[in-house]
Amino acid sequence: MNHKISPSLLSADFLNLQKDIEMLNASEADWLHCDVMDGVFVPNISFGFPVLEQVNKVAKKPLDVHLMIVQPDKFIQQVKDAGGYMMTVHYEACTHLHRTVGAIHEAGMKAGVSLNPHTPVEFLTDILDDLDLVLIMSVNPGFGGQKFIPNAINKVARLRKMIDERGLNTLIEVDGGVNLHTGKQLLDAGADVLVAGSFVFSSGHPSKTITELKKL
Ligand SMILES: O=C(CO)[C@@H](O)[C@H](O)COP(=O)(O)O
Ligand SMILES: [Fe+2]
Repeated sequence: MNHKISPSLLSADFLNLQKDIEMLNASEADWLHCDVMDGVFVPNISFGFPVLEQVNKVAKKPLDVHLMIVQPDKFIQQVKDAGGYMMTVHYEACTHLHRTVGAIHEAGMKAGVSLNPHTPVEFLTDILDDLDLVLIMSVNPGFGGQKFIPNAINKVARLRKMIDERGLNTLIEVDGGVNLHTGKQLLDAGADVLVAGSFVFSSGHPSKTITELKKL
């Protein structure tokens, strides 16, 4: 299997962020998943661009930036300046999604679109060809450590079919409640990238856990 693992910094030790990033640098992690929350789109606030800029000084892996904010189009240049590789916005937060995706590409980043658990993958029919990544939320966004919503597996399978039928290279990423069990089910359904926060950082041996996810 050739899937990617994107550990979520949301579950890292914020008092020792540099230590955790260095651990991730030395691990088999492919990307670093960075959850930006605004307390409006989601009922929680995490961290913003000043923190991302510091993360970027230490990180040796591409920053996979998941924006859980309203009006993400206002912050495209800030994400780029903070070292963003993949900029993922929520479908539910964008009125002019086509314009936003175009602006992300113009800024020199890969563009991803994330779907809340209630949003059907079929809503991406007319934008899919323009996307580098679709992020399927397998929990309601806002918090780490929540229970996996099994319908995400069905959504991955439906999206895999859409992508393959069109011969696209769009990656399918899944975020929320990922562990070895759910991760395996998601990969079998056609996922390309697994995000894992609490499963990695609460495991007692994060680097080894990343290797286990990578071996699935
Ligand atoms: O975007 C989010 C939460 O909204 C995530 O990226 C979480 O950080 C995933 O955490 P776990 O469910 O893996 O603990
Ligand atoms: Fe996330």
